[in-house]
Amino acid sequence: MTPAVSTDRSVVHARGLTMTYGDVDVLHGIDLDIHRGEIFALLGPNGAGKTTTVEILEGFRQRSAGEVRVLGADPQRGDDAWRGRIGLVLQSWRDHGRWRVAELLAHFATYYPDPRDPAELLALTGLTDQADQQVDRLSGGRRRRLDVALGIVGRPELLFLDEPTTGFDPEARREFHVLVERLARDEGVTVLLTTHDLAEAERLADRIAMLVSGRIRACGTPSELARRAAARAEVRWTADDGTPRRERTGDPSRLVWELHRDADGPIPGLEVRRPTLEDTYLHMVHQEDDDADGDVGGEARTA
Ligand SMILES: Nc1ncnc2c1ncn2[C@@H]1O[C@H](COP(=O)(O)OP(=O)(O)OP(=O)(O)O)[C@@H](O)[C@H]1O
Repeated sequence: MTPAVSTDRSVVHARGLTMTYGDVDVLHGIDLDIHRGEIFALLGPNGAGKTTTVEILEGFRQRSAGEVRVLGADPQRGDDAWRGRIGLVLQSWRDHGRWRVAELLAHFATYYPDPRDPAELLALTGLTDQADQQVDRLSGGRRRRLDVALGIVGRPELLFLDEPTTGFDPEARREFHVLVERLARDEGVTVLLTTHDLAEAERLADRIAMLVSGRIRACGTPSELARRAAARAEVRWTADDGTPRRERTGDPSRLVWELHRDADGPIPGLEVRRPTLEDTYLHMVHQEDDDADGDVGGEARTA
């Protein structure tokens, strides 16, 4: 198959993506558009269908129905040239524990027509000092960075990161985020990240799709999602008799204006808490299985 070169800005395009395991529906017709150079997070709780989605996009799983194009080709028919344009962060070092870090990178580089220079990769992933270290002696965080180095050695246009920072300490996580941002901002790599870590999605992603029970319940930039949330602002204040009060409202300025109007002077303890991304997420995760309720741009189509 000749790889179709995708000239449009859509790197991932899915319509009505459906997956059924036996008689269990796991993905219920997902629509997705991921654009060139963006960091896109698929966020959802355990069992939401994130890995299933990603494995279908990577060409490792056959979908039950729907239309999917990744870099212009159907992943089920992706050939070696197409695979070479995709970076997968696999835990391949497990089979190469005795290799030295630089040696392993140099070895994987031989699989690609235009690989990155292993020394440059070591610097990019912060592993220069570990170049001569045996792979199975690396810490968990450094191993994961090596996974990323192996994932990008072939200069992929699209990088899949499936829950990449599970088990990282805060510093390793921050360094990893800087690395992913650098790949996207400086090198134009498109990144599809799956995570159930809200802070990670908020910190890294240009856009987030919230996948819950096999449906995309909301999609947008982190601030759009927080703003357009069905979750409402919370106004807190202390009443005249000294009791703390709180009220949820879609129109907090009106409530504050009313409180001022009714008060003799300043309102003690006044606080307005805007809905956060976490409010939206928890709302999506906990709401009843009702498509219409609180669906915020439920198809991940547009920026
Ligand atoms: N091979 C399979 N056969 C049957 N059911 C499967 C298979 N793989 C996954 N599932 C089911 O599909 C659903 C979605 O799983 P998936 O691994 O895609 O979710 P996830 O969002 O990646 O979850 P997690 O965050 O826990 O990794 C789950 O209910 C899971 O049990």
